[in-house]
Amino acid sequence: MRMVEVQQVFKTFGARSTLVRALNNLSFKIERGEFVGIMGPSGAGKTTLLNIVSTIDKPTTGRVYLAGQEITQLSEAELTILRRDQIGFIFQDFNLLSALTVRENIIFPLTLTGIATAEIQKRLAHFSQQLELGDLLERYPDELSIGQKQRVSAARALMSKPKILFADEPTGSLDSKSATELLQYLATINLDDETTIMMVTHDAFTASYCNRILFIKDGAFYSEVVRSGSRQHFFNQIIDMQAAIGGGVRRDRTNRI
Ligand SMILES: Nc1ncnc2c1ncn2[C@@H]1O[C@H](COP(=O)(O)OP(=O)(O)OP(=O)(O)O)[C@@H](O)[C@H]1O
Repeated sequence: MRMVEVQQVFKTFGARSTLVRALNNLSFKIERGEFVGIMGPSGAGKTTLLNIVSTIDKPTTGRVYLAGQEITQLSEAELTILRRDQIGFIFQDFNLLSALTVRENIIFPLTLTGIATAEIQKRLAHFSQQLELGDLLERYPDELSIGQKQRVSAARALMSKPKILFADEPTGSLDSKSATELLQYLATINLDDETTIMMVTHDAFTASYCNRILFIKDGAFYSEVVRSGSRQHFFNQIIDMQAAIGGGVRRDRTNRI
């Protein structure tokens, strides 16, 4: 089943002298169960693309299908249902509510959906175990490390059992141990639950956990790399493509994984 289809999408910001063409005739597809990275130089349009596919923003022209629905044609009410039932987000700044405990932060979005309390508790137990949050449930966000906050953010995103998970630089503020742990959780969820993941990253190490990387440049498709062998080999291919694409790609922490 096709989870994402982007057809000839253009996105412009501003007008006349301030006009920026952030996406310039971009087309691609993502099948169910893929773990896809979006990479490219600074300003290439990665976040703009993620915002459009995840229904946060709209394209100027072009079509975007998500789980079979053409999202550019949906009303605000229909989009709300789509977001609630099909989509999970992991934000770089976590978006945790400081007045709520970890437990409350994780279950809060589901309490608005009418899902039975027993089912919510079952999911909470599952994801807090999978993301190792069991001892942290009664703490407040201010009492957590950055890596712990990111895991809470991931658990909250997964509670609705989204068909697709969107992540923008999810490891951006994590140390390498926390980043590795989060990526291993994402890879597990991708495999076990067949959750499709679309993740924007600058980092080749982070990207090496994906199955496929779409490279974009100047808002247009540039190239893709598909994992076929070891993660080290995939990582090397990603580094090579970053070198080829040029133009403001951040340096990676290391050239080994
Ligand atoms: N709201 C906006 N108004 C005007 N221009 C914008 C807006 N959002 C993005 N842009 C411009 O669109 C282009 C693409 O931006 P975008 O944030 O998508 O790039 P990116 O690939 O995510 O960059 P980075 O890797 O630096 O985060 C850039 O030239 C940016 O300045």
